[in-house]
Amino acid sequence: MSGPILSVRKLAVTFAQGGGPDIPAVEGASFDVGAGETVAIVGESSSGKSVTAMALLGLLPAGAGTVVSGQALFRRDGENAVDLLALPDRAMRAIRGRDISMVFQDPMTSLNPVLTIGEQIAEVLMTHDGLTRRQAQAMAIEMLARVGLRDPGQIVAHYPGQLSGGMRQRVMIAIALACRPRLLIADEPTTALDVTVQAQILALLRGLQAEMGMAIIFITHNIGVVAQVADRIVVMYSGQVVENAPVRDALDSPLMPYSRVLFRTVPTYDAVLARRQRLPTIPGHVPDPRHRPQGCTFHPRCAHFRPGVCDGFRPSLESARSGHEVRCVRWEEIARG
Ligand SMILES: Nc1ncnc2c1ncn2[C@@H]1O[C@H](COP(=O)(O)OP(=O)(O)OP(=O)(O)O)[C@@H](O)[C@H]1O
Repeated sequence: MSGPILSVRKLAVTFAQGGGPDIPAVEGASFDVGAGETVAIVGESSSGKSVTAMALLGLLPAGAGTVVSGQALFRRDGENAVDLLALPDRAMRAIRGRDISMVFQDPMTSLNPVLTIGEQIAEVLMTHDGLTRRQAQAMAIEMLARVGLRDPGQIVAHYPGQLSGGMRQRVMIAIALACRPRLLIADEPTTALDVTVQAQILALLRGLQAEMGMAIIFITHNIGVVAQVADRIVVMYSGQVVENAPVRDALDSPLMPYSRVLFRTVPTYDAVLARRQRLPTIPGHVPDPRHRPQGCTFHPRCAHFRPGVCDGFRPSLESARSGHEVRCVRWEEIARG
């Protein structure tokens, strides 16, 4: 694999709240995504996963969410890297949907209910690939066939409300992949679907990824899904990346106490793959971002907490071994048992 196609460095995002100080939703997140690689971002609710994705896509709610610092260098084929976080809106819109596209949990909110499926796929192709309406309509039918929908010639004339949840998610994937993006950002894309359809959609995504060679950032709470799709896991906690490792290494020997608890019910990579497990509920709460604790933000919930060590200063993300980063001052001691 060549160098990363996306390098996120020290991404920080805040949200304005009426009158009070800004809410630091993401604090200095850094990670890379290699060409053709699938990186899963996991962590409890409010850890900053979706906000990270939204920031990369330039889709933070206008007037509320702000990227306050950081870089996200995105390398398109044969071109110099562009910093996604510094792009003017127009340039971002040209990249979004063409070079980087996205699939979200609820296709109903992303699909336009008053346009046919065919019109919505064609729209993307006409805007980004400059196809004529006739070419785009033909391509729309081809894309619907590729995402495994039967009778694509009929489905182009349907409206989103006429399709099942699984079919709508396939349509979203067809739209997302119509322009053969280099990077797909998928935020809980199968959560709303039943288990059988989930498995079909994941298999579909993996098949299309192998064929098209795109990279995927996959946000999910389901560790079984992670084991199935990911090459690498980025664990987020309280707005920060706390562990980043190849999937097998992360699941078999997590180093950060948070990941150890999170993957506690996960005996091995192979077992997770077999059981399709969701993340366990862990005692305590992710801290309110306006009142994060001093030192390591996980220390109030950590079984390995040492007063004076863990609550003094914020640990940085350090390299524990090749390709494996962890944010914990005590990881070596803890690993020794
Ligand atoms: N529109 C918003 N206004 C204010 N704060 C927000 C907004 N969106 C997100 N946040 C804050 O940003 C932080 C990170 O939220 P984010 O949605 O990224 O979490 P997440 O890890 O994706 O959670 P989940 O798994 O529940 O989707 C949270 O503290 C949340 O309250």
